[in-house]
Parts: sequence; C-alpha cells; structure tokens
Amino acid sequence: MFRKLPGDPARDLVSTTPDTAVVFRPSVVQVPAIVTVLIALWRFLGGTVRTIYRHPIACLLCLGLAWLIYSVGWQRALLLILAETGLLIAWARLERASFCALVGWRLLAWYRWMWIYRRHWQPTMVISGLGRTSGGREFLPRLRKVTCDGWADTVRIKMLSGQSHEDWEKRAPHLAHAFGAPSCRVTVGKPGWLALTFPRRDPLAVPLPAIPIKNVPHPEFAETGLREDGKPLMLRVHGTHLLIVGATGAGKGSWEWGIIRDRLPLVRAGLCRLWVCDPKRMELKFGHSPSEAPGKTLFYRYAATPEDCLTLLEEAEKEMQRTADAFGGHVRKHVASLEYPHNIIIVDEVAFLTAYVDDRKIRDAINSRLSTLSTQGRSVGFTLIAALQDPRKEVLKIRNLFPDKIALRLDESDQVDMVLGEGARDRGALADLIASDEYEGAGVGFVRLEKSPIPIRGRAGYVSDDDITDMVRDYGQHLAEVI
Ligand SMILES: Nc1ncnc2c1ncn2[C@@H]1O[C@H](COP(=O)(O)OP(=O)(O)OP(=O)(O)O)[C@@H](O)[C@H]1O
Repeated sequence: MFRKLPGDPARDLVSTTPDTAVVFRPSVVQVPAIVTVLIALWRFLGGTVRTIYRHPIACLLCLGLAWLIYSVGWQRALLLILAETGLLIAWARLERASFCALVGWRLLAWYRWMWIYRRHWQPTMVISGLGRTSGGREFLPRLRKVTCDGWADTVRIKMLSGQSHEDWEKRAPHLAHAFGAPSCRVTVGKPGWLALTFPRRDPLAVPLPAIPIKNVPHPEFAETGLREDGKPLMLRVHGTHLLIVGATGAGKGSWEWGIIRDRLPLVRAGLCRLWVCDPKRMELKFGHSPSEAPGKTLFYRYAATPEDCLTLLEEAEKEMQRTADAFGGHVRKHVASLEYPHNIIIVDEVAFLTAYVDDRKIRDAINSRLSTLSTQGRSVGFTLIAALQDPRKEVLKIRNLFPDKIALRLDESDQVDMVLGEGARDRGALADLIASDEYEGAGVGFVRLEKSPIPIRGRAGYVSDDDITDMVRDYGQHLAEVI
C-alpha cells in the first residue's frame, strides 16, 4: 500500500517510478493473520481452477500419473509408461494422419507454446511496440492459444484495448523474425481478437509439376496449383474475371496454361470454348504450321496481331450479346450447356493491346471491347483472363473490373496494392519479395478473391512443353480458326 505525499523531500521518499513528480512512501497497515491466510487460500484456489480450465488434458495426465505411481509403485508405472510410448510411436508410424489429428499436433502446439511463443512473448511485445507501459506497469497483449497443423502455427491473441488489427499488420515482419518464421499473416477474429499464422515450412519452395487433368473438372473452379497450406489451389473461372500481373519471368504463362489444362475435358465435351489473344506469339505457342503451333489446336479462336485480336474480341462481344438476348428475362445464372457453353477469353500481355499499339483507333476499340466483356460478360458465361507486367492504371484502365486478381513477383512494393487492392501488402501479400530465381519464385503468387480480403499464397504447377504436347495429343481437336 502506498500513500501519496506531494511535496515531501525527495531523500525520505520511495518512488515506484523514477524521475516523476509524484512520489510514494510505503505505509504499514496491520492485517489479522487469518485475513492473510484467507487471501492466500483464495488465490491458490483461483489459480488451481484457472489451470484446470485452461489445461484440462495436461492436468488429467498429471493426476493420472500420480494415481498410477501411488497404486502400482514407480517401477511398474515406468514400465507402463515405456510401453505406452512404444504404442504411440507405432501408431505415429502406421497411421500418421489419425495420430497427428488426435495427438501429434496437440503435443507440437504445447511444445511451441512453451518454447517459442511464451518464452519470447514479453520481449517481442515490448521491442516491437505492441506492449505498453503506463504508470510503471507493463500491459501486454494476451497470448491465448497455439494450434498447429501440417504447415503452420496459429496463435490466437487478445489485443490490448485501443489496438486494431492494423497495428499488428504493420508489425508482422517483426513478429515473424522474433518467432523464427518466414512470414506472419494476421487474421481478424471476433472483436479484440486476432489469429496470427506463422508458417513452419513452405511446400511452395520447389517447383510443382503440372496438375493432372481430371476426367470431370469442377464446372466453376480450375485446379491450377498448390496453396501454401498444402491444399489444392482452386481458382474460380466461371462467373468472374481474372487479372494476372507479374514482372517478366514471374511465371504468368504457367497460370494461363494451368487454367487451359484444367478446362480441356470440358472443351472436348463442348461445354467450354477457349478464345486466345497472344500478341507475343510465344506464350501460347503460335506458329505457322500445326507442328509449330501445338497449343492452337486446343483453342476455339486464336489471334496474334492487334487487328486480329480486335476482330476476335468483337466476335466474342457479339456472341456475348446474343447469349444475353437469349437469356434476357428468364435465366438469371449461366450454366454451361452445348448450346451456351462457357467462354474463356485469355488475353496475354494485355498492355501491348491496350497501351502500346501504335494505331490509336485499334487501341481504343480494344479497350472498349474489353470494357464491355468485363462489365457484362460474367453473368452470361464469358470470363476474361488478362495477363500483364505493368499494373498502372494508364496501361490498363479496366484494372478494377476484375473481381479476382493474382500478383506474381512484382518489381516495387507499391504495385502490390495496385493489383490486389488497398492494404493487401499489409495483410501479408509480399509479392515484391518473391525470389527472382526461377526455381524458387517462378509461378509463386498471391491470389485475392472477390469474396475475401485475405490474400492466399500459392504456386502454379509448371506446364512444360512436354505437357503441352501431351495435352494436344490427347485433347487437340482441330486447328483453331486463326483470325
Ligand atoms: N510454375 C512454375 N514453376 C516453376 N518454374 C516456372 C513456373 N512458371 C514458369 N517457370 C519458369 O519461369 C520461366 C518464365 O516463365 P514465363 O514465361 O511463364 O514467365 P512470364 O511471366 O510469362 O514472363 P514474360 O512476361 O516475360 O513472358 C519459364 O521458362 C520457366 O522455366
């Protein structure tokens, strides 16, 4: 207990906070012994109940162990424990999935809670500025729970009152370094709560092979690669438009080819049509004879020069309007059929057509066709997929009309928000830090879907020239009508 004595001479005083104007001197209050004992008992009881509530399994284990030693003696108890450990090891080896789900991840979470997060929590909070000191007292965000799965730790925390998730997003790199993780992702939970995700390993660190073609692909989602949590990366390709942005060599081609590859069974069944503008004449394999142009035999329409690309887009636009007229008033949602298939229009290096073509008339007309397709196409089964290197608005005016976006390796950090939307980089989409080494970084990107502000990190499977040759052998139908 302290009594405040303003103005007392400093030499006689005890201060809890050095160098402050307000000073305190302890005053002794006599308390009956029974009160002290009752307070200590109350605290002990409260602590016990809290520990049992927070760690029921650990408490049960300790109690069980004590009971075992008491009832059979320590030698037999030791033998039993060794036998149980042997059983657990056998279980882990024979049935890894069920062992991890029931025991393994819990044990790992407990170890990481004790050894990584709890041990470094206080210094990390203080040094990163997420903890506060007021009136000599330290206030730290609460570390509540750690859970583990195959690729990451999820740490649930309670923020200090007055903090917001943005304070934490700005400190994400500090937290990642402090806890020895390659990155930290911040997700908002209920008010005042956050989940911090710290990956332990990166399944995207090595190139992935092309995803095997399914006999019956999902009508709306194309599987193009792997997410960083090890799950398949499913991209919506129906009822949306997709923008893919990446510096030269970032691997845009593998995303485009991944989508084409996944749709091939639907193309063969007549439920999907691929329209391709390929101004570079390389990405999608243009050539002057069928042997030089394997990719073309998979496409419904193919164009390379700006004039031909414009003709292709005009035709697509007319087709879209015909479908809209047919649907008008009685069909609300497009479902692919033989009469009205799903149309995917892939425009590689779209900036060349929208900004760099010399002929202004062609440029304006292409911009106008792309605007119409992107504003009216998705409800009638027309999906626009555009790839480019430079995300500036001057280069692609319709950038904001793409509901889904992918940022591959980018040259500058401010390009990330240009592609994925405001605040995406703070939420962990560090596309400017993706390795420029092909082996490590090509095809790696952050996907921002329309319905979620959280960017998903993933890598496209690499569709090699041999894969394309196989695709043409198995699915190539006829030489695309080259416009
Ligand atoms: N998913 C991937 N996994 C591993 N390596 C890849 C992947 N995608 C592409 N690569 C490698 O990166 C190289 C460049 O890829 P790609 O041509 O697709 O890049 P890009 O972004 O289209 O570049 P540009 O805009 O210059 O054409 C490829 O030759 C290939 O070796």
